[in-house]
Amino acid sequence: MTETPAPASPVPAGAATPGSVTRADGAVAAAPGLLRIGTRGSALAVSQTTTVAEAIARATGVDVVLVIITTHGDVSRAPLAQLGGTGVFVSALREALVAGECDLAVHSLKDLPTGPCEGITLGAVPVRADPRDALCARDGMTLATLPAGAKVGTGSPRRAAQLLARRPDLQVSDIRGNVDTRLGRISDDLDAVVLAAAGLDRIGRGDAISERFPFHAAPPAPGQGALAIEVRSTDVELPVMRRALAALNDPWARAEAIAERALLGTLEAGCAAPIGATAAVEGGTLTLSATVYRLDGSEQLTATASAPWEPAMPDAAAPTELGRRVAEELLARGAEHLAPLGGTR
Ligand SMILES: NCc1[nH]cc(CCC(=O)O)c1CC(=O)O
Repeated sequence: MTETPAPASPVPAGAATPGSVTRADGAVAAAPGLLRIGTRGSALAVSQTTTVAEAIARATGVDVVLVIITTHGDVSRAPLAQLGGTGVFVSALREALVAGECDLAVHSLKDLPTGPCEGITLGAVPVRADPRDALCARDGMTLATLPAGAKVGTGSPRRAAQLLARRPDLQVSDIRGNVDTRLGRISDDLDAVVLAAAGLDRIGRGDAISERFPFHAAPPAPGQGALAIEVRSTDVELPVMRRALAALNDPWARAEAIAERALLGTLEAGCAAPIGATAAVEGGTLTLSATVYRLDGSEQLTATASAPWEPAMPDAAAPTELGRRVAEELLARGAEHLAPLGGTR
């Protein structure tokens, strides 16, 4: 009898018995057969981390526990642009990881500062959710049907500039708070808010979306819709960690996110900079397009470039070089004169 080879599977084979997924109230000691996954405590963060934890438990058979870490970004109600820019949601999770209070940390990739972090490795970028921005308006209105002078809430200078570029008559006001708080403002004192579609989809509030903005009209924040799974650099080669990260990582999402982040890094821009970017792989080509806005939306600058890239034979440096190339073109064309790029890092 001849052996039939197992069919090739795009998904690594799961463990015979999935591990359990639980949520801890306080600190959890390291233990064999247990992975502790650090997360912010918001509904959105817990929902996306639970999905990651379930995938790890399936792929490895080990038990996974969610450890909730409170970050400065969760506690403060100051406008996002004044919170010290990039990293407000991230540092507490990274500190917990380095201190050994958890073994993996799950971040929204767009919240990560662009520079490397001592002792920490980007272990995986999972399959990306919808990267687009979403308009959530009263009475199901779209950007085209909002009345003249309508009030739209967003805490993001990029979203404000993009709204004003398309509808200069709108009154854009700064809002903060978690997704439910922001949605609560609709009909209360605002006609609409703009949020990431990914966040709404992840917490089951996709019903609140009246329009998903097209990429060309409102390119999202670099990395939007993607998650970043960080681990201690000393742990990446552990067999259980290798299996977990291989099961989680999506090479396409990773290449796109890295290109978008390299752009931001070269521009030395923070997460509050008015920059939209969108990268996509199609037929062996990675294309990155980015737009920098004047804060009032009255002017914008777009650059686009492509590079060969395939998941089967990834040129590891290609996404980074592409991001750098597009950023350099924007700088050469005067991006710094259009907007404060690094002001809120
Ligand atoms: N800056 C806040 C933030 N960071 C990540 C998300 C959710 C979307 C995502 O995962 O990219 C949001 C909310 C928003 O932009 O509406």
